Amino acid sequence: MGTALIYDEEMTRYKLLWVDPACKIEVPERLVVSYGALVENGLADRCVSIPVREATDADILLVHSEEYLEAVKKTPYMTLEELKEFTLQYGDVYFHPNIYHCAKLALGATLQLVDNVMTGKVRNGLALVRPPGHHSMRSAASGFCIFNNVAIAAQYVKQKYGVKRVLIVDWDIHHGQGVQYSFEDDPSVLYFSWHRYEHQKFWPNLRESDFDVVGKEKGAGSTINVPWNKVKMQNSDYLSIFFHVLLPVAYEFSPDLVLVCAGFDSAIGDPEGEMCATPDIFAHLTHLLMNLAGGKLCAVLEGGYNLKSLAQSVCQTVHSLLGDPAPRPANLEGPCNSALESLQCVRSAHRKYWSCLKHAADLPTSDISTKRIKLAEDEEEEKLDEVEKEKLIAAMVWPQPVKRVTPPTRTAVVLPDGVACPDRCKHFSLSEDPDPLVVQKLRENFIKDADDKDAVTLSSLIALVDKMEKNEICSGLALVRDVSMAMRCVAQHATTALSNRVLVVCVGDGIVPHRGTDDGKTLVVHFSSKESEEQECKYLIPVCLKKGCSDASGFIQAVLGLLLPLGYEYDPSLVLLVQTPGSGICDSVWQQLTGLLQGLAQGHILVLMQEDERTCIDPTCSSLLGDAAPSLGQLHAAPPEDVEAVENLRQRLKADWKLLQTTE
Ligand SMILES: NCCCNCCCCCS
Ligand SMILES: [Zn+2]
Repeated sequence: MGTALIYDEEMTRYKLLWVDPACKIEVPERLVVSYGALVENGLADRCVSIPVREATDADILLVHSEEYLEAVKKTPYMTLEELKEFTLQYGDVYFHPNIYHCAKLALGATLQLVDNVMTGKVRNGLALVRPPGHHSMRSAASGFCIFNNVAIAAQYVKQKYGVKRVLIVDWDIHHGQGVQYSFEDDPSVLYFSWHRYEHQKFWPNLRESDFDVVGKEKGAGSTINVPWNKVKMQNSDYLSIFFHVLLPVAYEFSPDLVLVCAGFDSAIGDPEGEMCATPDIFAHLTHLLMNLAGGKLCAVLEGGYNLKSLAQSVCQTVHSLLGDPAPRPANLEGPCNSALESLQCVRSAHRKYWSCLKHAADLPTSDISTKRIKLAEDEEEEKLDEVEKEKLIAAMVWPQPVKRVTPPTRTAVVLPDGVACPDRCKHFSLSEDPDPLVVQKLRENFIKDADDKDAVTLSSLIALVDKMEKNEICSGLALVRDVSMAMRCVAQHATTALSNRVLVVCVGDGIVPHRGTDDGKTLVVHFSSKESEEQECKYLIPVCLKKGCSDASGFIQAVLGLLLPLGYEYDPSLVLLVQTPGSGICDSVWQQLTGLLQGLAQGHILVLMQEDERTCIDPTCSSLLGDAAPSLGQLHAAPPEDVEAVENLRQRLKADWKLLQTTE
C-alpha cells in the first residue's frame, strides 16, 4: 500500500494583511517550499495524490462551538478594519478574507487523509496544510490556528470508524493546548507533546503545559507533556524521549491509528524553536512510529518557520513514510542535563498510569516545578535583542541531509535448495564458483567439519554483505545450517574486510560470538532466557529475560528502552539479526524487532535463521520489505523480574552508553 500526499495550492492564498511581529512568520511560502521540495526530490510522484475537500459544519462542530463557527463564517465579508478588530479577541493569530475557506480545506485535507488510511486505500500519508490547527480551541483561534485539524480528525475516526484508541504525537515545538483541552478526560486519545517551555516563560506560557499535567478523571495518564526548559535541544534529546517515554507507552497503549501533529519548528534554524535537531531526525521519528497501529499513520503539517529546514524536514518525513531507509543517526551523545531532568520528571509523573514506567525513578531532587515560580520572578535577565537573535538563528547552518536512495534490490534471500523464494524478494546465490582462497580461509576459520555446502553458503553470505556495503542490496535473509558459524563468519568479514561496526542482535539461547567485542568493532546484544555465562562488558551485553522472548511485553520493552538506545548510539553500518532455536519469539514480535532495527545502518540488516525455521521466512521478508508489522495489541505489565533485569542492566551500562540514561 502506498503513501498519500494531500495538498492544494488554494491553501497558499491567504496571508497577513497588516503589521504584527507575532504573526509575520506564518507565510504562504511555507507550503510552496515544502511542496516544491517534494516535487524536486521526486517524492511527490511516488505518493498517491489525494484531492482535498472542504470540511463541513458537522466536521468542524466535532470540536468547535456553534458560536465560534458562526463568528468565523462572517470573516470572508469583513473589511480590513473589521478583520483587525475580530482578530484582537484572540492571541497570536490573524484573519484574512480567504482564511475561513483555507481552514476548511486544511481540515478537509486532514479528513481525506484519515479516510484513505482507515479504508486501506493507502498505508500512511502527509497532509500539507495551512492554517495549522493544534492551538485552536473550542471557541477560540490561537497561534495561527483556526480549526483544530488533528483534534477533529481524532473525534472523526472514533465516530465514523469506531476506532477505540488514537495516539496523537505532537512533535511541533509548541504545546498544542487546543488538542490537550479536547481530550484531557478522554482515555481513548493519548496526547503526547514536547514543547519549548523554559519554565513557563515561553508561549503559550501555560501552567498546564508542564510535565505534571497528565489528564483528568478517566483521562488521567493520557496526556503526556514533555517541557523543554532550555533551547538548543539536539537529536539525542529527541530520541531519548522517544526511547524512554513515548515508545514504551505507545506500545503499551497499542493505538488503532497514529496522528502526528507534524510541526517542524522543532528543527534547527527555526526562529520559534531555537533548537538544534537536524532535519534527518524526522526520518527516525517517523520510522519509529511506523510499526504502531499496523502502520496506519497520518501526519498533518502544523508549524515550521525556517523555510529551508521546513522543506528538508518534510522530505525526510515523506521518505520514511515511503519506506526509504533512514540516514544513519550519526554521532549521537546522551541527552543534555535539562532534557534528562524533564525525562525523569515525565517518567515519574506517569509511572502510576503506565506499567512500562512503574519502575521509573522519583522526581529529581532539583524538582523543576519550583523553578517555574523563581524564574517568573527574575524576569529582568538579559533579553538578547530580538533582531540580533533572529539574525543568529537565520544564520544557522547544518549539513545537507544525505540522499536517500533505495537500493535496486530491497531484500535478497539465501535459501536451502527446494525452498521457494518469497515474492518481492530476490534469490541470492553466487554468480560463479566461490574463490578457492576464500573457501580455504573459511575452512580454516569457521568450518570444522569440512562440509562443502557450508563453504558455499558462507561464501554467498560474504558476497551478499559486500553487495549491501555497496548499497546494491538493502537487506537480506539467510537460512543456514549453523547460525553461530554463519554469524561469526559474517561478523568477522564485515568488521575486517569492510572495516565496519556490526551490531549483532541474538534472540534465543544459541552460542554468541565473542570476537570483536573488545575493540568495539562488534556490539553483541544477546536476548535469552538463561543466565549467561558470558562476561558482560561494554560490547557484549547479555539480556536475560526469565520469560525469554515469548513474553511480548517484556521483550518489546527491552527492545525499546535498551536495544534501540544502544543501537542508535553505536550507529553500526550493518545489523546482524540472528534467531537461534528455542527463542520462543512469536512472529509479530519478531516483525516489530526487524522493523524497528531497520532504522539503523541505512536499513542494512541481515537476518540469519536456522534452515528448518521455514515458517519464519514470510513474516521476516514482509518486514524486511518495509511492510508494517502487525500490532501487538494492548500489552499487559511485563514480568517484574524482566523489568528489573533490564532496569539493572541500564543502570550498569549507562556510564558507557549515554542514551540509556533516564535520570540525572
Ligand atoms: N515570536 C512570534 C510569537 C508567535 N507565537 C505563536 C506561535 C504559534 C506557532 C504555531 S505552530
Ligand atoms: Zn509550533
